[in-house]
Amino acid sequence: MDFRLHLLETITDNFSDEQKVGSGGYADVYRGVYNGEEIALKRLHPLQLLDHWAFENEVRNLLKVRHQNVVRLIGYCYDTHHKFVQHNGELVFAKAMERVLCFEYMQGGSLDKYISDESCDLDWPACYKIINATCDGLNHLHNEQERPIVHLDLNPANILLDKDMMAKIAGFGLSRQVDHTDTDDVRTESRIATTMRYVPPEYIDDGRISEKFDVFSLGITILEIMAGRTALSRYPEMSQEQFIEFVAEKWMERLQGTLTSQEIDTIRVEMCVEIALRCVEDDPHKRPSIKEITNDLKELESEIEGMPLSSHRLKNLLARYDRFSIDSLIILHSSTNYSLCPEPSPFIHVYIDVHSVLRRLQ
Ligand SMILES: Nc1ncnc2c1ncn2[C@@H]1O[C@H](COP(=O)(O)OP(=O)(O)OP(=O)(O)O)[C@@H](O)[C@H]1O
Repeated sequence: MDFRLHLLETITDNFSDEQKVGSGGYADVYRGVYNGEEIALKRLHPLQLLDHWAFENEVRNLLKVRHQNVVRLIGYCYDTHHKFVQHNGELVFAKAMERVLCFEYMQGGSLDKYISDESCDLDWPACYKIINATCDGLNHLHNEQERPIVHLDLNPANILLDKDMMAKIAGFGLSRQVDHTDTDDVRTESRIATTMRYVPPEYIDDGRISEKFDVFSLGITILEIMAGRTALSRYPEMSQEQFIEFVAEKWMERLQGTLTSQEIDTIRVEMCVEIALRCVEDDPHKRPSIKEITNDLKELESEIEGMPLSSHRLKNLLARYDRFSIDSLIILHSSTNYSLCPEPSPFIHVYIDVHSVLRRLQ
């Protein structure tokens, strides 16, 4: 939808400071109400020609996308007019440009404000929901378009939360469509200015871009949700297993006394850290695709929700979690058919020694 500038000025009190809710590298963001719905108006800083490319990108790519985990673009305004402005103490007649993007309003703000150096302030169910939603949104960009859209600026500041803490990917100024898979990267001539921590080594070394760029950024983002902004700096001191255990123990402490099932949440915590560590592999070919990640997350939930497991999957699960008291989680149906029960029924409380189960499976 093409908005008139006058309408946007009216609903934001002339882009007043009272209506301003945030600022970024190339825009200020205001709150307004349109047709009874709260909207966010992202007003680009004027007269920056470089940003015009970002504006067009954001509109072009977001117009193609409709998904519950990608922020919804409601419309835009592109208005040019001439007016007198002060320049070096003189009044000159200049061309003024107004570019505004209008989005659904995200009451929870951006994810970065909940993340500190050591941890994320949100509770585990919220964190897990955000990780799943971000993965689903990214999967939509990479795999459910005519040509994949690579975001190239995925980080907690570009993950917005609505009033129900549902995460949506935003900040499409650097995004672009690519024609190929990760084996056939495109090299970009113009180096993109994005937050360095989230940028993969192949881009820093020779400017290569592919879907695996986003997967790397996703990995850093998940690690920060799981263990705080400085998470990755601790990783080189430990082996992968030690790091997973370190993060899981921290969450176990936080989960003590909560109503959630600690064993199951620990399985989820470990799975998320494991996925994140695979995403931040230096070699892009060793990183999983976002499709593999969403499949792994869904498979884990199916297992937890008690769907029949293949003996191979159960073996993997048991091998990973034998240090927990999973006895109350497992109901043995037959030698090849198992299910996991999130909340064990008092009537079917079967104690199983994990190692004896493993022996029977071999
Ligand atoms: N749809 C929205 N609803 C509510 N708040 C928003 C919305 N979009 C952005 N904001 C707020 O405005 C801030 C700045 O927005 P945004 O990051 O999109 O600007 P930007 O100029 O693109 O930033 P950068 O390019 O530096 O990432 C966000 O951190 C967030 O707090």
